[in-house]
Amino acid sequence: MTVLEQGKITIHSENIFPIIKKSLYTNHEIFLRELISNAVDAISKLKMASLSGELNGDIGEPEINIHLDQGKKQISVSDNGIGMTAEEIKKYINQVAFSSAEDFIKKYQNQENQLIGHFGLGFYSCFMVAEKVEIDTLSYKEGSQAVHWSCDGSPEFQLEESDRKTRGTTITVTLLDEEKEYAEQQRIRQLVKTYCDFMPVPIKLDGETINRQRAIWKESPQDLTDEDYLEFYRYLYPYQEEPLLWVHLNTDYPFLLSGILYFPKLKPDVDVSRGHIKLFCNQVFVSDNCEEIIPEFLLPLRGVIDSPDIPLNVSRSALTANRTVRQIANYIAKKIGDRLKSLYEDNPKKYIQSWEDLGTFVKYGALRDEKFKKQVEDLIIFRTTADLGDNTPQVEVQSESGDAWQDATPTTNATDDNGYYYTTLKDYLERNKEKHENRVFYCTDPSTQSTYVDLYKKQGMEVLFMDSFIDNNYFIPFLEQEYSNLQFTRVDAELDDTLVDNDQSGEIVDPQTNKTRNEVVKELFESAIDNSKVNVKPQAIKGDDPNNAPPAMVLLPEAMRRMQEMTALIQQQSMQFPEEHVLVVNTAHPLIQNIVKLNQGGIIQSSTGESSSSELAKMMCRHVYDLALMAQKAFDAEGMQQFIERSNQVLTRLTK
Ligand SMILES: Nc1ncnc2c1ncn2[C@@H]1O[C@H](COP(=O)(O)OP(=O)(O)OP(=O)(O)O)[C@@H](O)[C@H]1O
Repeated sequence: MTVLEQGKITIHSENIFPIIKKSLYTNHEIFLRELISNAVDAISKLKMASLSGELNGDIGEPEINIHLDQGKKQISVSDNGIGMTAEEIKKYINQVAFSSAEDFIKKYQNQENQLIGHFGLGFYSCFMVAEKVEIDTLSYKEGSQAVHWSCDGSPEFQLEESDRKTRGTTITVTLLDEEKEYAEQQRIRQLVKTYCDFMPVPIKLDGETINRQRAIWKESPQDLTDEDYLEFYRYLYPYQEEPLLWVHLNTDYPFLLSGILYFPKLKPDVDVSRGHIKLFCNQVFVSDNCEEIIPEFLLPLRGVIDSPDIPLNVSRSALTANRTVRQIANYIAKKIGDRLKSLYEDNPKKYIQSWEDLGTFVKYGALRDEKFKKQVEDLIIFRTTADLGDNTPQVEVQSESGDAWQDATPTTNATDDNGYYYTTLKDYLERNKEKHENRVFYCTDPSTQSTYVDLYKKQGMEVLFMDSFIDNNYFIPFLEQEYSNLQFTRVDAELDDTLVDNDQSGEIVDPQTNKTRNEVVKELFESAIDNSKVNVKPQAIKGDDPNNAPPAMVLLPEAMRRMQEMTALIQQQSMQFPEEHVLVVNTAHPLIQNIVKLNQGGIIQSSTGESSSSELAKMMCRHVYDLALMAQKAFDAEGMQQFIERSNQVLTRLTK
């Protein structure tokens, strides 16, 4: 065979190969991605040459073939692309590839672990695993001579004529002993699946096509059905619940980016601090860890983003600071906001049904990102006690263009699957401005606060359910900060004036001492409970039927409770029920009035000197208090025991 050239690769460092091997130590497998990318490029170039008329005749079906030979420790990648002439090998392999290799290594020698993609390592990356590399190639150019290049890892190379007859290139890598795994079927199949699954050319391993090829994010949304999107999601995330909705991204200015992002159902056990979005560069998989590119609050999303404009050979910290990356992050956040808006406008029912999963994400985004907050603030909804069946509030939503405002009034006020209505904060405030301007009554736990919610409801007052973790600990304080005169009061914090009948407070009920009902009740309960930390507050709760309101309620003043919650949160403990609390005794309730009478009507003296009816009255006071605590679920073991014992005593006495 004719030796065309023998020589030294023009690089400045004599020992570049050991450096390649050592410095790129962590991620050897990417050599295959690089070889296959080059093969795909060679095939695209051939197609372009054919389209431009530079090449006559049929170019055939493009394909890439991988062949493994474990005995010879070899892997070869063949394409039927453009091929190379001897001149091109000299230029692109001997000069260009290796000088860029040297540059790359000089620059990144010490930060290889931080690089997001090791991208553009190119051809020479196969020296990470190779004992010897051979190129056998025939150019598409008419009259070309096939050539064979080989290099054993030293800077020496050999270029000779080859008897190859078919157009295209075969790269054969003879593997180092410690890299033998790359001659194994399973390993290669897995690598092709990971990196090359969506490359647009069939990749065959021993004749069998092993990559999917279709990358639906590159297709036009008009050509795709819901089923296409769902099928793609199932393919990416098998055995997962169906996603709630998705966004198809596609832009070519000021950067090229395409992709599909899905909103998954957020299970409480999903680790939202870890990203699940896969990053691609021209359909080549780069990483499934793109925390530096996706805004943090979007990390729970799943899917694919593909952009050749994301710099992949910079350190992760440089990536975060990169201008294009920041623009991309903003673009993605904006598109997500737009998608939420359009769902809210077009399908409020689905929006509400998805809210349980979307809500935390949207609120977190609003907390984290000022621009996103502006986009979604009118889309944040809360379950309400109000029946919104008949009125349709106006909802204003920023339009696509981002500046004008348009009406986005849902045609009906949709409910969730349980028939509950939802409202925006703005609408809530508007509906209730006459009754309690700038005040929001909320409930954080529908089961333990049901007595209170019921009371509000019966009085025609609207309560919002803000019962997710983020609501209570972050979102309410955030909203109060955002709207400085807005005040949130939990239903069990105090009784709003509208719920209390102050006229009854002064009524004299004990002619002997001239004491008012409130004074008598306060004294009686204080002495019965005998705990200075419990602040007894007699109040007549309004209502058509006094039996509708409870005889007593435990209140936890808002500021005090929040402080304790905050402390518990910081100490990562669950909040203890506060020893200091208010006991509202409902003086309008017949039970309380009866207890007062029972206390005053004592005739028989007991052994303790107290009349037995007043003793019973006090027991009942404690009982009423316990029932109020119970409604707050604030019973410890000892409290429960006392309660049961006393219940039995009271019942025994009453049946005497
Ligand atoms: N299979 C192939 N068929 C034809 N030409 C090839 C093939 N592989 C490599 N080449 C040529 O060798 C050149 C150098 O390849 P290398 O992979 O080092 O860099 P690159 O592909 O240009 O860029 P990148 O750094 O992004 O990989 C290519 O630009 C191409 O001209």
